[in-house]
Amino acid sequence: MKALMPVEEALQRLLSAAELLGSESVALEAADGRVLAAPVIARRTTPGADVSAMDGYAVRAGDATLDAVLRVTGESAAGRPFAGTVTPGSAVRIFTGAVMPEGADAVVIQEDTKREGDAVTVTEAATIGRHIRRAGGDFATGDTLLPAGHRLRARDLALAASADVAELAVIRRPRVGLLSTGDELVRPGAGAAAHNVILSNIYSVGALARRAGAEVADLGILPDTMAATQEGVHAALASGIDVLVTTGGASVGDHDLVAPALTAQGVELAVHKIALRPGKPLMFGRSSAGTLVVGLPGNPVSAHVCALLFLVPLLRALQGEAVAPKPALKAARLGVDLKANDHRMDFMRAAIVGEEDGVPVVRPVPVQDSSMLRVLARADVLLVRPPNAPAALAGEPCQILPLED
Ligand SMILES: Nc1nc2c(c(=O)[nH]1)N[C@H]1C(S)=C(S)[C@@H](COP(=O)(O)OP(=O)(O)OC[C@H]3O[C@@H](n4cnc5c(N)ncnc54)[C@H](O)[C@@H]3O)O[C@H]1N2
Ligand code: MOO
Repeated sequence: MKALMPVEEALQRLLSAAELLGSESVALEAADGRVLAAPVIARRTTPGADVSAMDGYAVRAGDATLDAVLRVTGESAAGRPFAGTVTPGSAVRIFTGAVMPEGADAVVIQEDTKREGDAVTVTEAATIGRHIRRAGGDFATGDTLLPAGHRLRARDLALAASADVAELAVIRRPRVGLLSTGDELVRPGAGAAAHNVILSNIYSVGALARRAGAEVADLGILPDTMAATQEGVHAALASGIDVLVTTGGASVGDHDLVAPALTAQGVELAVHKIALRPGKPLMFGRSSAGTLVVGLPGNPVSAHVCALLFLVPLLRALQGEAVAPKPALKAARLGVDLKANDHRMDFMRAAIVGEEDGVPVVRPVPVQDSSMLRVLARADVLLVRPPNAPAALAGEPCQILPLED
């Protein structure tokens, strides 16, 4: 029997086929979760001037000694600076965010003063520079605030706004088409009979793809005939998508037509069957026009695990994010003895049963059937076993892959 391709090699092949997509400009409101095509450069210095960090009085520190009485000559509020100068013996009422007036070099907070008419008594001596935010203290015009390839988070949007950047250059969303195959498949709610299987894969795979920034189109369900599969693949490849994701029909049975249909439609398969459980029948290829094709196994757990391990990194790479060429595993400890593994890297559905030395203790759930979605939904993590891992004892270190939420 031909040796199956290792998971890392398959992932490497996917990532090296990922060419950066083009970019577009979007308003801040539409930029959440998008990946920057160019760095965000500050278009202003922030704060734009020295400003007060507190409500109180702008003073000359040399004058504002304990029990000094200063004359209040005006007010500086946020957006309405004081036009004059703080002269010796005087103070200016100031509020948080307001520009420091000329002549002042400290702020005394109002809790440390007593005010009577135009006179303010200092009850806690001022220190030079106290409670002043310096111009450019956060950033200055021309500073690079966020690099290209960065996926925008909520706080990044506020940062870009504060730097006077109203539109961002982001990589366009990858367009993903989902094509399901199988005579048995019926949509949820459409009256499935006992011999039917309800189409479920595209919901988890589609959600993962959307969360990775893609636009997702459901391209329908194909019956198990060579003609229909070829026709469906042909139409999908001509529809302007960047990534075609097929589900099902990937294995070796008489009705597993996806690989031959893809090949007949000019898709060159760089990956076909890998040393993975669940997910052995994974396919990856590229059409003559450059559309990438990910063939996921039909079993719903296998499809989900393969989407996590391959489709999500591929979509991230297409958007220019730095993607590690191996799954991002975390340290854990075994909560039970395990038998030796075979040649397939195993991603076992597992429960977190405790914590030891700051890492979770995990135990595989008893049923590892790759068709069972309730088992997947109940799992906390995937417990990862390398190919040919020897038997291991409870308490030994192991690795886990977090599930997406
Ligand atoms: N003789 C062998 N049989 C199988 C092998 C093998 O190596 N030799 N591999 C097994 C493995 S591993 C997997 S995984 C499955 C996957 O095979 P396919 O990708 O060809 O999937 P199908 O046969 O089309 O379907 C399998 C199963 O999943 C259901 N399915 C399919 N699509 C969907 C969907 N969109 N939503 C929900 N469920 C779906 C389908 O009804 C079947 O029950 O093959 C093993 N067999
Ligand atoms: O790889 Mo299949 O995904 O074991 O069930």
